[in-house]
Amino acid sequence: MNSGTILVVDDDAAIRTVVAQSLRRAGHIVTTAATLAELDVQLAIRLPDVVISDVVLPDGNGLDRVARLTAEHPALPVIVLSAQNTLSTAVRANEVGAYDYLPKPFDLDALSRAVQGALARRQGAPLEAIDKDDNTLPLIGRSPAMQDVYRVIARVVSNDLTVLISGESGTGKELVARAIHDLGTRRRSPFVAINMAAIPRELIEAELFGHERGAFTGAQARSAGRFEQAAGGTLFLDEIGDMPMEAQTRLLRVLQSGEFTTVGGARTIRADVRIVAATNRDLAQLVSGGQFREDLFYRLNVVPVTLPALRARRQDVALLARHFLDKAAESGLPRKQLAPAAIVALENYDWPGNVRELENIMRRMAVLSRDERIDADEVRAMLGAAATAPTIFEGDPGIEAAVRSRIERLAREEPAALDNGSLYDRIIGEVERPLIEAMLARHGQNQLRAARALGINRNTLRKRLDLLGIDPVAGRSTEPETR
Ligand SMILES: Nc1ncnc2c1ncn2[C@@H]1O[C@H](COP(=O)(O)OP(=O)(O)OP(=O)(O)O)[C@@H](O)[C@H]1O
Repeated sequence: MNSGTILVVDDDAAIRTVVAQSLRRAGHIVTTAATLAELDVQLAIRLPDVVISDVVLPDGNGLDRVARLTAEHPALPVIVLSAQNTLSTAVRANEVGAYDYLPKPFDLDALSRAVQGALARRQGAPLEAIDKDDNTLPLIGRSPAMQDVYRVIARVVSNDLTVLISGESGTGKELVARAIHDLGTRRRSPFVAINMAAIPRELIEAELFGHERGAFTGAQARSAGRFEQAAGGTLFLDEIGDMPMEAQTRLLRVLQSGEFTTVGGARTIRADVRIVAATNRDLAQLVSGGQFREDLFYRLNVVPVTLPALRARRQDVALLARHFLDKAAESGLPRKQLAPAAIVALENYDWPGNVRELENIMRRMAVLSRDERIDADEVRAMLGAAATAPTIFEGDPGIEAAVRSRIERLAREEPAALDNGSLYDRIIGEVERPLIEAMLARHGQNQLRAARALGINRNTLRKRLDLLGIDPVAGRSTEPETR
């Protein structure tokens, strides 16, 4: 007898339990959903072998969803259950491409036979369709730790509960926040992110709540804050542990009252946003150290989600690595495979930068590895280099490729430049210029903000602007570049 993964959708808990128990006894892996929203979450996590769905569900008509499901996944068999027992339901089930239709009450043997037939059809179906579907999942990973994360996501997509995501840098916190938004009821409205660590402290409140014209020096026009921009959607407060105390007090008041006023304004605006916050710091510890308001912590920590470090879910490394190689190939880089020993080497590494580091390394391997198949030695060499590489450009093939090709060009056109002892200053100078220009542009030519973002002090930035001949107002070089 075939066994497979079965997703049972019914709002009646008793039916879910009975059907799930009987299918599990027959050796199948069963997941359940009580609503269409939960069905969507389960499908995003993993496409099952068979779906069994009721017709009347609290948030919509199951047959309409089945129509879309069979259109999107023609190889996925769907068995429809219905208590309506009308001919038209049976006919409609057939029209929407259901594999079988069972009127309620049904007997479990009939269901079991239908599942067997469905699995036999599924297993005869071409596998490309299934693999392709898997690639569209927003979050990769099947480890028990990630299953816990998926369960929490499934619990929060049909409500507006505030979610606090914790985890080391690069573990996927923003991806989870986006998944909650994209799968939830607010998906048609904006997802707006704001990173507390990237904004100067004195500007955080104006960024969040907006400001009126003349509210402070430089406020030349009214500006909508992130709360207003995210209206109807989700506001993602990233690095919430870095929020200054005064802003915390204001945020708490907004969360309590559901309203806010702009900086320098008298108008009250309703805050229609779902809040998802994230932190890579231990908020409870910040609370005990007096750096984070306890009452705000409890307001945010309604549904906690903890993303495990990658080294705590090594069984996901292979899946993620292949996913990133596929992504690199889709973006035009050479398509690469991993030798089994290379996967072991990846699994044995500690990944201090978590999934982001793995993504960077795989992109780099796609560019640099000579053969179509990446072997363990190449991985070890790359990981050794990664451990000592400066983090800012780590794994960015754009910059790496640009520097290499610059050196090759100098070697061709100006070979003396490679030997005259000034190469370091010259290349660093060339990298520094676009870096500074880009950061000035990103921060509206505001030198203070650009300097903070770069992690240098403002005077140092001024000196570099002088030295590199960058016009501090326009942010562009005053002299034509010598390239
Ligand atoms: N489970 C996953 N599946 C696929 N991609 C992932 C997964 N987790 C993380 N990534 C990818 O890794 C990178 C880092 O993820 P993300 O920005 O969400 O991490 P983060 O925890 O918010 O990091 P930080 O704290 O530094 O802001 C992104 O490119 C993201 O798409």
